[in-house]
Amino acid sequence: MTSAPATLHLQAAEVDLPGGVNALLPHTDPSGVWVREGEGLIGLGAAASATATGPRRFAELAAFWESVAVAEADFGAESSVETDTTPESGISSSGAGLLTGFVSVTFSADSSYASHLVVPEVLIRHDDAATTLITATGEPEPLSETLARHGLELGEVGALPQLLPSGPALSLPATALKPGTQSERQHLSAVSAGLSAIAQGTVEKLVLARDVVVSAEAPLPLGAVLARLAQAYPQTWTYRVGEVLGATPEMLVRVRGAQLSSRVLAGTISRRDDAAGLVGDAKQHREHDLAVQSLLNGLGPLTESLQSPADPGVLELPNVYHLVSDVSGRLAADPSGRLPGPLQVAEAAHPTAAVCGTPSAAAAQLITQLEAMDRGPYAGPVGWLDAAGNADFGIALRGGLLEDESTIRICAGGGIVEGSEPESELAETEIKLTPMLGALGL
Ligand SMILES: C=C(O[C@H]1C=CC=C(C(=O)O)[C@@H]1O)C(=O)O
Repeated sequence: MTSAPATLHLQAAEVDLPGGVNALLPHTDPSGVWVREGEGLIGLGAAASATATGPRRFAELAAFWESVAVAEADFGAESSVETDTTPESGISSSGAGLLTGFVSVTFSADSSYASHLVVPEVLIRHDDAATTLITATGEPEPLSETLARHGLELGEVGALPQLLPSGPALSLPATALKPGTQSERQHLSAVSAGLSAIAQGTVEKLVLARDVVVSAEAPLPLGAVLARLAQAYPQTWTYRVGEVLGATPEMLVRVRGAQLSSRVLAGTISRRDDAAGLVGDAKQHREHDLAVQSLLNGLGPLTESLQSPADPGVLELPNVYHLVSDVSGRLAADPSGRLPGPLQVAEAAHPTAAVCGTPSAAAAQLITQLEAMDRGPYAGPVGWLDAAGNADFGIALRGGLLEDESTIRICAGGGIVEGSEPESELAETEIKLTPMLGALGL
């Protein structure tokens, strides 16, 4: 299902963003967010959008993205907006390449949730060098009118206009924790059943998740929730697209032209434990190696080179230590010189054994059977892409799914291999739920 005018009119301007993205977020109701260490993207409203379901959901969103046309681009007097792609922030800055969409794709092709692509009406792009405001509208209109629709205005102070919220920062209503699809006991049984499947040789690794529900006394101010996540977990990518929001430490694929990179995580202990225990644990390494291998297998056919480190490192987050491997490579062009599109790359990589298992098809079947819930966008690709061929797709972890405006279902899982113990797996999900619970005031 798509909703798009025949052509979009883009305007861009450099602005000053006092306080940065984290200060702006609580004043907004964003349609798309991708923020890390105070830099990134905030999208407001939708100038064009598409949803897709089923096994062709990646291809359908890619076809929609190809179809979005840009009529003209007005970059004002700010010539510095029209620079080349900056490889680090990776966000293209030239002409129609400014067109940016936020994407969330469901974990499973069978999900009853939709996958989404949203081109925001207002995009705020902030990095340490500059803040760029990009609007996309069906009809040309003054910038101030587009901004006013989303509670923003331009102040007149200083060399650059200041982008300011016109409304107050929203605060959290009271929230309460409720049971999810499975009780803790049922999750323990699911993990035991998974371990039996591993013992029988059906799978070598399986990732099993559970959910809990948080309900609020009033509609959740999502901008405020996201700002709390971004502040508490600055090393992760704080995201929101469609129903899903969270703060993920895992990068499925980052595309910068032909350059590709991924951050694979698998193998976890609590920050209360000693990181040496993680580094020296053969079981955690097996779990990790299978996740790296699945990514290499998925991306191999699309790349001309792909490297993973010989040994994983340790990523330190406020709640956990993870084993981490940063993979890098180059996409292979087809005979006509065309590179695979970012959604095609994400589809090839998804699902890795960090969120599904090995072998993938058998693990996916067991997940459906044992979790007894629809993962929706949890553990699926989430992020953004631009018309210059750049993209960041993280894996939607440490997040929740909006069930309605005051209810959110938070999911967390863990990988199991031979030797895993149900009680420690349950404890691991507990720790992985903490970022979202904390952001919701629990
Ligand atoms: C499945 C999740 O985490 C994955 C990512 C990092 C470490 C993981 C682990 O050690 O099991 C999981 O593979 C989750 O957070 O819900």
